[in-house]
Amino acid sequence: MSMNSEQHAHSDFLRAFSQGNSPQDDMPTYWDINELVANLKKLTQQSLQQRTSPPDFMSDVQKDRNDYDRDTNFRIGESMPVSGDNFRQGFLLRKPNSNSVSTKRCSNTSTFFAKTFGGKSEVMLSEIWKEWYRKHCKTEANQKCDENNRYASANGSCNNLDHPSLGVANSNQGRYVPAEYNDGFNEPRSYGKYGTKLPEPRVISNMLFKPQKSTKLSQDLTILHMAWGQFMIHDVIKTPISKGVKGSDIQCCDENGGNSPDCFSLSIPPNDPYFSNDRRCLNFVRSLPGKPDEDLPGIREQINEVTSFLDGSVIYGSSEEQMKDLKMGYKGLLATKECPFSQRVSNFMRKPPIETEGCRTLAKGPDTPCLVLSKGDYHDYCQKSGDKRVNVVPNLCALHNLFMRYHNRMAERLAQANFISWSSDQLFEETRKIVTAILQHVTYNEYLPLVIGKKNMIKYELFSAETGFDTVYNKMVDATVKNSFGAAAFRFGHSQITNFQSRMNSQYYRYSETPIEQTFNRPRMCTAQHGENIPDLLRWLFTDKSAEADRYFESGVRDKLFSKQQGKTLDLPAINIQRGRDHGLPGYNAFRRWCNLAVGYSFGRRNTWSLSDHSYSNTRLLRKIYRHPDDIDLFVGGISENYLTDGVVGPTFACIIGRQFRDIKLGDRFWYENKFTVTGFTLDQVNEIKKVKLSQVICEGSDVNSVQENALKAPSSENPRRECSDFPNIDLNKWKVPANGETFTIFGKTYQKNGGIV
Ligand code: HEM
Ligand SMILES: [Ca+2]
Repeated sequence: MSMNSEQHAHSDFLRAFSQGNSPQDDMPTYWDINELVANLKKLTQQSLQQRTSPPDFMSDVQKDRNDYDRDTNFRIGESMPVSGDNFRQGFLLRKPNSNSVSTKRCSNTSTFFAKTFGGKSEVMLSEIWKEWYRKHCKTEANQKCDENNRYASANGSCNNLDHPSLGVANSNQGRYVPAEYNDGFNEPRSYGKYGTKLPEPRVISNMLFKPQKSTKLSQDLTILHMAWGQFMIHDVIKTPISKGVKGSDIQCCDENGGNSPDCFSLSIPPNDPYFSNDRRCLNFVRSLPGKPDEDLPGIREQINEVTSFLDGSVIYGSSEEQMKDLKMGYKGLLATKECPFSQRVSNFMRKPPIETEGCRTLAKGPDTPCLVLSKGDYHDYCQKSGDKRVNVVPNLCALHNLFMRYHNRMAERLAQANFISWSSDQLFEETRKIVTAILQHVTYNEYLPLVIGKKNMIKYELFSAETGFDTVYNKMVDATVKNSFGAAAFRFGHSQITNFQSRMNSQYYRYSETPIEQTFNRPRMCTAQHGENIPDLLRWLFTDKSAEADRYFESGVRDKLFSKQQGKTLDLPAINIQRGRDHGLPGYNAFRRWCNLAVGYSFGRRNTWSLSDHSYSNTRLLRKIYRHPDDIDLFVGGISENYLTDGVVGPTFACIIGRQFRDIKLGDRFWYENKFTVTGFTLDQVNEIKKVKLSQVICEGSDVNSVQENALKAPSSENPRRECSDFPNIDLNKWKVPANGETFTIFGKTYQKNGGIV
């Protein structure tokens, strides 16, 4: 294929970019879009010419399926059933260690794919093949894993010892339901069941997402519930979007814009309630296509830049280089902002024993992500952390700083608890391991039950055991984050965002309130005064209530979402709809079917064919928007459902979220409850971790003096605010090498009383 110079520059950039990102891979991770499309077209044509009857491996699939026994462990990643779930037709299930692998089929993959590629039923077939191929054929021979490494790798590789690249940063996102692109493989989903164009996202947003009156607040959830959702989800998903020449941002609404194959901008309808009539276009750039999947080369996939495991990558980064860059380099600490001695925060402001911190805020990062940098203002700077989105809003900045400081305090206390002097790296790694365990514990036991409710927590086996170990690891489960989860279901949290970012002083007086649109990409509100604002932000987060997670989105994000072009603000929930189409997410009903929930066939009032989880008034609105229930975008259908009595989402999002968090837990060899000798904690240690609550992390990692026990729920008589001194701190003596006693083994090494390694 001939390319013009701009296209060459583009693909050079992508190739150069990819080299740093996928060291074990000699193929570029990111492909030039034009090249990709041309390849895909060729493939489709070939496949259409060569279409033949289904291949004979189907009989194997059927046989394997018949072998499946619900009560045993014969399961494969995505096809893993949960009680009550239907099996999607076409999934391959097989016994682990089955030897029925035909290497001949493995070597013959590309022609095979060509044959299976095409119409919908054949895509389904490819899905079966994809599972089969991944389990039987992929060798991943180049990857050498040390199963005795106590610590997880930075990029997630070798978590799964049989398939070392599962869940790794910069690999493709997975899917629960096969993609539905316009042309079957690349163009965004744009047409409905009757062949008419799907409605414009901004039109849908105006009809369904625009609040009628003032913000409806949650009954009992604090803004911290929203903020935790955002912070935690940045640990598991980040989707890169396509870039222009030399990595520049593509502007699809500019005069000459829109020609790029990566543009998929949104139209603004006439007489829009917010955007003036001279604006007709909202910028939208398509997500970067992933390396064509070896398993399924015909179909456009998206990338996840971060590790799919809930492994602290939001704090520590998703590659070795990034993690190295975030280390202070001594005493196991994370880097903080350098500052001259005179500007250091005086010691009385901090609780002992932090002696080694420089300033109390995160280290300085590159200037580029931040919008306004008042040059020369010492307190206004762009931070760096494990996740590049740290500067997006102050509520996020507060949690990033909290966890950096929590890590540093713990590293110091861990050093003090031990008479064996650990190296800085060992201290860093063990602290990272404990902090990650706490991140998992808080998310699964405090945060998630409030999202999907108790019944779903039990159904998907998400609660931790109350005490002790619970070895849930299953190497057949693939933790990889799925497209429907990242591009739709978990974006429910955008509805919890309020219009203001605030601060409260130690008397819980709200002394500052800033419209959220003035805080986007402006870290100053958080970084000012060497981070003295951070406890004030935290107090606001665990005191004020979040917005209700309903179908309404505040103007701060629905009309005024940041944009690098000043004044050209965006609509976040409308972007969510467009992102789903960009990623080829099938419609709402396809996911209802997959979740074994009733499928809606009409927009009628309550009857067996109507939308069974929508109020009639929401159904009527959907009827005005869509021609058929099959056309409903997943984000729209999910966010407008009646929510569960003890959760903040409806049944469809609860199903996708429950299933995804199950994959993340069961598919993680380093899950904190696993009883594994070298990679796991001791019984005493696990029990210590299980005592930790988010409120305690806040007490330990900031200058806040009192907080209610459940910080995600507003203070009340059942959840009263208590002094931090009342909260037990994690007892790091459980990490102490005993001072007297015989030899003992810890972290896979045997020690003796005098501290030497035997
Ligand atoms: C002030 C708070 C927040 C802001 C300003 C914000 C903004 C954004 C933006 C601009 C995107 C990219 C949209 C796109 O181009 O597709 C995004 C993605 C996303 N957001 Fe938020 N968000 C916030 C809070 C939350 C919360 C509370 C949650 C969940 C509880 C959440 C979940 C997600 C998810 C899952 C994605 C997709 C990430 C990816 O694939 O890269 N966000 N958000
Ligand atoms: Ca991660």
